[in-house]
Amino acid sequence: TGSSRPQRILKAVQKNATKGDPQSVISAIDYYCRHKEWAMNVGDDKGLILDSVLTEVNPSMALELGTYCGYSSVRIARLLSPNSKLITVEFNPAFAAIARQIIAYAGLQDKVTIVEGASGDLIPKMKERFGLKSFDFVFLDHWKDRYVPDTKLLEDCGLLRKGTVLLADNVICPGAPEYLKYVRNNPRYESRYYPSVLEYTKAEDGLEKSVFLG
Ligand SMILES: O=C(NC/C=C/[C@H]1OC[C@H](O)[C@@H]1O)c1cc([N+](=O)[O-])cc(O)c1O
Ligand SMILES: [Mg+2]
Repeated sequence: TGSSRPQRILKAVQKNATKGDPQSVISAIDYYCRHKEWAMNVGDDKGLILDSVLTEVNPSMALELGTYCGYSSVRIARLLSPNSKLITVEFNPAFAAIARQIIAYAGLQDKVTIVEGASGDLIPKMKERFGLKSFDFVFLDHWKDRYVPDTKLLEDCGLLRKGTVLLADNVICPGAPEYLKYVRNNPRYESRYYPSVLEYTKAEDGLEKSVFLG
């Protein structure tokens, strides 16, 4: 039984990145996944769009659904203002264990809370667990067929406020057609598509930014 892909990504970070330097962690993962072994990080092309939307929103409370190895957790947390926080939800405990180490290697452990479990179970418990009113920003990057039910759940749990920005990965590849239909034909959202490419490839993909109008 050899290592897993997430374990190899962690090794690449420990070998090539500088402890406490988030940008070097991002670059080490991008280099490894572009030249050695593809992995489902949002990546450097779509990552620039994530960075710019995040900088514009400057959220106090951010939520990520689908941590995987923590690549986008690092991208998000490195841009948060002091005292702002990211909660990231990961279903797979093995992924969460690697993500925790990668986020810590970047020195961002105080800004990021990794929660293990199913988003559908965890979302209804967030207000009480974290004493929060609502999220300012949500990055959707988990199972693509969970984007719609979890968005509805966030609405129903009062976790979105007027102006909350949802940013969804992979709306073209692998695709989230139901989600695009849901946010684009919905008077409660103002949606815009950011064209890009699937991480580390030339395949078409993009991010959908949807502002909740309350
Ligand atoms: O399935 C994807 N993401 C959802 C991940 C699902 C699994 O990893 C995290 C989650 O807990 C589950 O165990 C995905 C797939 C591709 N892809 O090209 O196949 C590209 C991407 O950017 C993706 O986010
Ligand atoms: Mg993705």
